[in-house]
Amino acid sequence: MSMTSFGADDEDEGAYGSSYLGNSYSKSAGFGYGPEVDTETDAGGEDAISDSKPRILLMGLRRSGKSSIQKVVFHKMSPNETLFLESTNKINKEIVSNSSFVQFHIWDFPGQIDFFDPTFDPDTIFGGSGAVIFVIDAQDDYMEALNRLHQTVTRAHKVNPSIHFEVFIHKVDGLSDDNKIDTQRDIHQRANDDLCDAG
Ligand SMILES: Nc1nc2c(ncn2[C@@H]2O[C@H](COP(=O)(O)OP(=O)(O)OP(=O)(O)O)[C@@H](O)[C@H]2O)c(=O)[nH]1
Repeated sequence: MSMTSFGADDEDEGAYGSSYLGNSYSKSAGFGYGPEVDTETDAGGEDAISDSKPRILLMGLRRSGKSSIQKVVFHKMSPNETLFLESTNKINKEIVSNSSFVQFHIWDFPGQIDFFDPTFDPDTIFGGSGAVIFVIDAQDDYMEALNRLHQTVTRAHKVNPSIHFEVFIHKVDGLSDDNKIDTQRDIHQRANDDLCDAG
């Protein structure tokens, strides 16, 4: 399993100012812009899209900004418009197809997803996925998010030891420059400590 991090990228400031601190997609997952096919479905089971393209899972607490990231990056939505996004209540599955070389599935999860719900099928969801992108709202008290990150990593790694994890520290537009660095360090430290303690 891998968890990587790097500093803020201030190039695309958008309406939130610089809103990300943190971690990018795993290089091996591929990443690009282009036409998308909406395939919104309600579960990760039989209706899973089955082909050989890599799959990325977008996870994190409610309102952390998962759908906003997806809409701004892949649908060219203006960051202002994300204010009006409704909460996601079922897995939203899309194909991102930039070229014949850069194609992948991205599944946006509802924030309130319950790993212990019998309808949640970890084997299907984590088993066939290349990476989990976990989004943390830096303007919120992130202890709950860190707990959820820990659960997600533990659960996913058990099913699929080769899955990659990337953590996006999001909504840093509300933090001062010093606070951004401190927050990133603190989240990184706590997440690593939790995972080391768990073995
Ligand atoms: N300040 C700030 N707000 C943001 C940013 N990104 C998203 N938001 C706001 O955060 C709120 C929640 O965004 P969503 O994208 O719906 O969050 P989500 O994680 O998909 O939420 P669920 O579907 O409930 O799990 C919206 O009001 C967004 O406008 C950001 O970078 N900065």
